[in-house]
This record gives sequence, structure tokens and C-alpha cells, in this order.
Amino acid sequence: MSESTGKPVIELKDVKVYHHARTGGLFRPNIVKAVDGVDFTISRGETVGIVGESGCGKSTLASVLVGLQPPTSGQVLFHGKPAIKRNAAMRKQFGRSVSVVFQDPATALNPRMTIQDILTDPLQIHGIGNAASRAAKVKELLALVGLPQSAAEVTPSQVSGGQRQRVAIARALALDPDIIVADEPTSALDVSVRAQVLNLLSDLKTQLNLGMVFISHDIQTVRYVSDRICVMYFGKIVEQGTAAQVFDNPSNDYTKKLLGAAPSLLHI
Ligand SMILES: Nc1ncnc2c1ncn2[C@@H]1O[C@H](COP(=O)(O)OP(=O)(O)OP(=O)(O)O)[C@@H](O)[C@H]1O
Repeated sequence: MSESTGKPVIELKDVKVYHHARTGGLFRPNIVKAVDGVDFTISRGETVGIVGESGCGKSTLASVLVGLQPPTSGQVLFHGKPAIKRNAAMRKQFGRSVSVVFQDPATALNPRMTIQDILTDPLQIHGIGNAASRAAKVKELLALVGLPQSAAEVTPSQVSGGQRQRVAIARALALDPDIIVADEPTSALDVSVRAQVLNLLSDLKTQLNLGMVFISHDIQTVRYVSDRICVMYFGKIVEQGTAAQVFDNPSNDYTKKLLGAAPSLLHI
């Protein structure tokens, strides 16, 4: 797998996201430390896997990375500059540079829009190109994710689950981002197509020199795609290193437990 290239696109420094607990009480904390002092970087050309059990803070961390969730404290740097109080121009640049692929394409894609319109939408929102260049971009995106050109004419419900996730990936690529944050991108898919979608993400990362943050509860899936792995536990990154380091020589007890409990690739 390729090495990281250049400086971080996004850098988190001691980021904390605390919520008021939905159900506090005498023996339950009133504050949920969803993310609790995380340092993290992502650069173009690298895939960083984030793994941990349900509730450890992975999705909250993803929300911070894509700018949807402001941290309670800590710094989010975008190309080395604070991204929290960013102005409209920076917000736009951030929106183009960092995109997201969610777990379930059935809910992430508008069921009433054609795939052509879904892929044109981000270009229109950002005022990119004209009708002809947008149409050409849609063709290019469909080819990039291995969908037939005829897919443009139909709605998401008229293609398979795996194809829907390809549409979501194409949409995430529409603005030529630097970074894609993929939050459990294969968990909602049929087991038979998970490997294809993982391979597609891996190939795209190499072909386009993307930075990819790959989030999953499944350590074997994370290993399959990641150059570097961060293990999360109760809001903290308790271990990080290359896939080989984390798998062959885990130093943290929780990582050892995760590895011990990991049955088989792509089948969870
Ligand atoms: N808005 C909120 N209000 C209160 N608690 C929240 C809120 N959002 C998340 N949490 C809590 O923060 C913790 C981390 O949640 P998060 O969804 O980030 O974990 P996760 O690792 O992505 O889990 P999953 O894989 O189940 O989605 C959980 O205990 C969750 O209940």
C-alpha cells in the first residue's frame, strides 16, 4: 500500500466531544465522553482505519472530521489552519476537500432523484462547470466506480445495494476531494458484495491519491484496507500503528481482545 504523501489535510489536536447523557442518574454519568482527547492526522495517499466496538466514538470522530460536529474542546486544523471559526470561503473549500460515504446508501441517497441528478447535485451546489461539463463529469464518475452509463437514468431503488453504494462513492468523488471519510461503508451491504466495494475504495484511493479514513467495528475489514490503524476505546485512541504493528505486536489489552474476538474477514 502507498505511503502517506505530504502534510496533513486535517489534523485533530486533543479533540473532545462531550454530550449530556440521554439518561443520567445516580450511578450513570451525566456526561458522555464520546471523543475524549484525540490526536489524529490524515493526509492524501494514506488510508487510516479507525476501529472499535459500538459506542466507542467512531461516528462522532467522523462527524468532527467532516465538519458536521464542532468539538467541545481541542483544535481541528485544515491544511494547518484552525477550521473551527472558518469563514464562508474556507467552509466551501473544506466541503470540496473532505467528503463522506455513509453506512447505508438506501438512506443516504434521495430515492426520488435519478442517479444523474444525484451526481450533478454537488457540482451545481458548488457552481462548478456548465450543463455539458457536468454531464461529462457524471459519465466519468460512473466509469470510475464501475457502473454502466445507463445507471444515470434510473433512481437508487432501481439498482442493487452494492451498486447504490457505488453511487454514493461516485457522489463523494464528484468534487475531486482530498479526503474521503467512509463510515462503515460495507456494513449494510450483502456479504457477497462487501469485498468488491472494499476493493473499489482501495483502488480509488491509489488511483486518485486520496486520503481515506475508514471506520469500522470489524478489525479484519480495517486491516484489509488500511496503511495505519487507530484503535478506539471509550472515546480515546488507545493504540495506533501500521496494520502490521497493530496485528503482529499489539501493545494494548483492548486491541488484543479485539483481535482475539475477530472471527473472519468481511463476515460480521
Ligand atoms: N447527541 C448525543 N447525545 C448523547 N450521547 C450521544 C450523542 N451522540 C453520541 N452519543 C454517545 O456517544 C458515544 C459514542 O457514540 P458514536 O455513535 O460516536 O459511537 P460509534 O463507535 O460510532 O458507535 P456505532 O458503531 O454504534 O455507531 C455513545 O455512548 C453514544 O451513545
